[in-house]
Amino acid sequence: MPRTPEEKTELVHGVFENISTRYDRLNDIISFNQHKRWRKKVMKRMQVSRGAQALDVCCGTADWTIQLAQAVGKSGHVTGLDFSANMLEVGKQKTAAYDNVNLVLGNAMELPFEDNTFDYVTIGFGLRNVPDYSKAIEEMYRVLKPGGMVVCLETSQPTLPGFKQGYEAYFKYVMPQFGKVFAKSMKEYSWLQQSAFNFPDRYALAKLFAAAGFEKVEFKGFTGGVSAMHLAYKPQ
Ligand SMILES: C[S@@+](CC[C@H](N)C(=O)[O-])C[C@H]1O[C@@H](n2cnc3c(N)ncnc32)[C@H](O)[C@@H]1O
Repeated sequence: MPRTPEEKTELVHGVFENISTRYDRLNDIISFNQHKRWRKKVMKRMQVSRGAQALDVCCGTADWTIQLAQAVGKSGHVTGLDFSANMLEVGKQKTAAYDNVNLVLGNAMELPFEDNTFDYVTIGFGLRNVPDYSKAIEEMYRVLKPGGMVVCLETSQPTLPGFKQGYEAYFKYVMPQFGKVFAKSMKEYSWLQQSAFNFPDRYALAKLFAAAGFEKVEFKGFTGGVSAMHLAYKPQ
């Protein structure tokens, strides 16, 4: 595990710079394609308004950015932000046909936007990668308009009896086998494992959102709690 915030930033940045062209495929394999189902459920719950302004923090290869762009329509706009130029490059190819998207290089810990700018701010599988979860949540709060919605989709701690052991065994025994198939990706697998194990459970994460000032914090676990959505509002 990285020992300082700087070490974590450097490690994470390197992982995503290296994995960018393989990220989408690995994501499908690692999650047994479940991530697509989770994303759809989250979008359904969000009921994004047409014409809205959205920000997708840690957008990576822009999967969630694209879903948001479709939801806000031509009269709306989505900004995707990520600190990996290589991940953004893949995202730029995928969003080339979207006039209502722009992707910017930037740090989730210090968002390059004015206060009260967006109607929606999302972060998908990004929060566990930043060196200070609370600081990133505070930044999302700052750039949201009053009444705006924040949504986080992230790995979580499984809650179903027996599932936790299975999940740990999956990481310990099954994932390394995938890693052998994709030999170049061992470092990335190992980071996924470490960051997922160390991430707060859904109750603890809900407290972090509330502590940043968000209200009506709700959460929902998916696939036995392997991942979870947190949704909350900035007070009017
Ligand atoms: C697991 S990927 C998720 C990508 C995308 N949101 C998705 O749902 O597939 C995590 C992304 O977070 C980005 N990231 C990690 N730390 C960051 C930071 N401090 N600032 C901006 N982006 C960051 C990485 O470069 C990577 O693209």
